[in-house]
Amino acid sequence: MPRILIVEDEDIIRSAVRKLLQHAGYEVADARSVEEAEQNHEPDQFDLIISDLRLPGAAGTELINRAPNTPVLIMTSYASLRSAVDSMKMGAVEYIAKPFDHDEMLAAVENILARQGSGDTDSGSGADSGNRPQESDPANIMFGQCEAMQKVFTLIRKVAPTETTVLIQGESGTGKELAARALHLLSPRASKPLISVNCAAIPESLIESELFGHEKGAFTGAVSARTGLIEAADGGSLFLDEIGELPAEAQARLLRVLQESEIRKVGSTQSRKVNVRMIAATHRNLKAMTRTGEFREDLYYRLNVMQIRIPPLRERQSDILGLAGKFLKRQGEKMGKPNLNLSPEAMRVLERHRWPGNVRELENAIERATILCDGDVITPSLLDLDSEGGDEHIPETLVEGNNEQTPTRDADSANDLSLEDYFQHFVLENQDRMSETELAQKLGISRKSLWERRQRLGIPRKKTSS
Ligand SMILES: Nc1ncnc2c1ncn2[C@@H]1O[C@H](COP(=O)(O)OP(=O)(O)OP(=O)(O)O)[C@@H](O)[C@H]1O
Repeated sequence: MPRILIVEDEDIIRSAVRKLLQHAGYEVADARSVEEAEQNHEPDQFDLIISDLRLPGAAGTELINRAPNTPVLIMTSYASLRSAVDSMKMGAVEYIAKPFDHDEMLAAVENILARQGSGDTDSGSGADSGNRPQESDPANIMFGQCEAMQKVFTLIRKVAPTETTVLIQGESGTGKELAARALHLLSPRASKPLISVNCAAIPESLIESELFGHEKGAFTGAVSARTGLIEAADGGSLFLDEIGELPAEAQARLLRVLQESEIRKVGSTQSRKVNVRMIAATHRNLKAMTRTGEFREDLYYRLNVMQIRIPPLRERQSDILGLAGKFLKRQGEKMGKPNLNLSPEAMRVLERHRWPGNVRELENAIERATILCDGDVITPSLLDLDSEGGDEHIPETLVEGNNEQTPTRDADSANDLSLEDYFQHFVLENQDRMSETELAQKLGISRKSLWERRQRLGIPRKKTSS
């Protein structure tokens, strides 16, 4: 059984990650700081160390030096993506942005351990090791039995082993990020980093320096030189989500990277060669955007060497119940309800719904129903899908103004909170005195993510402050 050491000073997060990993069958030890980890454990004897970046005392990245034979996964917030890049440079095998979902954490852990098991403990920097990818087929990464998805899988199988730039198109929630992951994991770059950047989530003023890095003094506040995310992906793949949101200057710089395989930091006169496979995604019509001048035509053609279109869920009618079954199994196991089933009426409702939010909406509906279900059968009322397939519905106990009905938690029970609980707890506690921007900043996520999580957890933003 793999042994994992968690180093995290925040009690709630440490306890939630410990429980999550124990539940998944790992042997887990934990510590509040690097110093405590060294006093109470032998970090080098673990199969994996998961550490927060900012800790009292030494930084989490210090563990990379102190346990040179153990891979280190660094937890960080979106707000400190730059530090994540630096961590990768220092030898962390991967980083995970807080707050993360349970599935994201488990997937990251499984990936790293699988890589290690195959004898590849490469840190992600340096030359291509030419190792075998750990995943052999897109069907192991994403579900899809209908003809349209089989075609997508065939395309992924063909294009993944090449160096070709890929543009993934599809509505929000169709699985574009999952497809990008499949392209990376099935490529010879699988053992190198896959850096995912949501271009819509980074403020416009920061995006160039985030992507390309900057020299010391390049702009006010640039007190030291920084490496950008593209350079951090050297040897691996870069997934640029929401590429349509990239501002004009950044588009010009990106074009240069694609044309010359060279990167020039903001404020620098010198270029450096980079070896990065680009995967971009958008839900917008980029071709139409080139006509209005919003997106550079030359960049569009560079990105659109190979296009993969992920169909909306309404065009994958025969996959709906299969996907629902997968999510039900996963959620049921997570919540200790392994015998859940869909009633025949619930199946009909799922098949008839239009799914404007695509697979993400289906996943959320199943998660919500799993939480609310008292017996073993999920009925249409638990799915609570509105008949027009429109907005997401909020469970009654959590609707606006009913917050007093949500369970209140005392300090003792705080340790039992899951990460989702922690998020919900934080939002409910602070939403009356903080703006959405402040809440998002404190949580280290974008406003878009905050909005999405509010919808998912049934704690919509209050429209009035009365
Ligand atoms: N074919 C699939 N099989 C299993 N899970 C899926 C599939 N497609 C999507 N999902 C799940 O649905 C959710 C949304 O997928 P993903 O984030 O990849 O979509 P997206 O198109 O990138 O969305 P957005 O454009 O909003 O970023 C994720 O939790 C993902 O794991």
